[in-house]
Amino acid sequence: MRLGVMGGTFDPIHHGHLVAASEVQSRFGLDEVVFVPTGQPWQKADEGVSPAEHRYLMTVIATASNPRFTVSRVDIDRHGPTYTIDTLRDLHSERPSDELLFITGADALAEILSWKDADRLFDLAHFVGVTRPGHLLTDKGLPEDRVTLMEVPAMAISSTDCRARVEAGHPVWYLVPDGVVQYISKYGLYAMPPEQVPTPAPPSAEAAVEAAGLLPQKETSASH
Ligand SMILES: Nc1ncnc2c1ncn2[C@@H]1O[C@H](COP(=O)(O)OP(=O)(O)OP(=O)(O)O)[C@@H](O)[C@H]1O
Ligand SMILES: O=C(O)c1ccc[n+]([C@@H]2O[C@H](COP(=O)([O-])O)[C@@H](O)[C@H]2O)c1
Repeated sequence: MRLGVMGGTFDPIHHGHLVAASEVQSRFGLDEVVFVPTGQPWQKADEGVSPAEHRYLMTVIATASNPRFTVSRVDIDRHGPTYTIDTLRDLHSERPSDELLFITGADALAEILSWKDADRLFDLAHFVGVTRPGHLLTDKGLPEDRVTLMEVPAMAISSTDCRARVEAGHPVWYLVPDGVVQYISKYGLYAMPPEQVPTPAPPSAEAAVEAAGLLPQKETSASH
């Protein structure tokens, strides 16, 4: 199986993430794209990040209707800072015969040499860097045969902007999936500092999807 891996903090997940994953899935004929919310994103430690369970459940809700999209807890269930080298090793242990393609936006790809064990990352996965408005897409300094650059429809959306909009009382409809808008409102995310956001005993992923009225659609040639 060819497995796409879409890592992100997803605070919140938005349509830029979903379009990037969908485009790479289609172009590379991926059997599945697994979304992997970070546990503790060490490069965002100073910014304050929402509790992992909320980010995980928003990711489940956002991906539920696509039969090729799944969500993994490997990063949020591992203690300590999240490193992609561990993500890829864990996924490889779970699915040793799968070929892994790690999907990154242009901004993340530009930083990749600062990631832990950067030189070994390329042994574990092929990297697909996708265009993102406001960022230069380049593979300078990266191993040519392990990186592919790809243009995707421009979605000028960031989680930072979504959080700022909610805090200011502006809408995020159509920037994030409808179920995510409702989830943000239900739990009061981004209306208060992340450390004050209660982490409720989370419903299971299945219960969250059911509550949001989202069930996976049957795949047809016209869908996804
Ligand atoms: N609009 C977008 N278009 C293409 N790729 C994107 C877009 N937004 C995010 N990505 C990519 O998705 C991955 C996860 O991103 P992340 O969860 O940090 O979202 P973000 O919008 O960059 O968040 P923040 O604004 O909080 O930094 C990264 O590889 C990032 O480059
Ligand atoms: O491995 C690292 O050192 C590393 C440093 C920064 C980011 N990453 C990964 O890059 C992906 C996007 O991260 P972020 O912080 O932009 O949401 C996510 O899967 C992170 O775990 C990984």
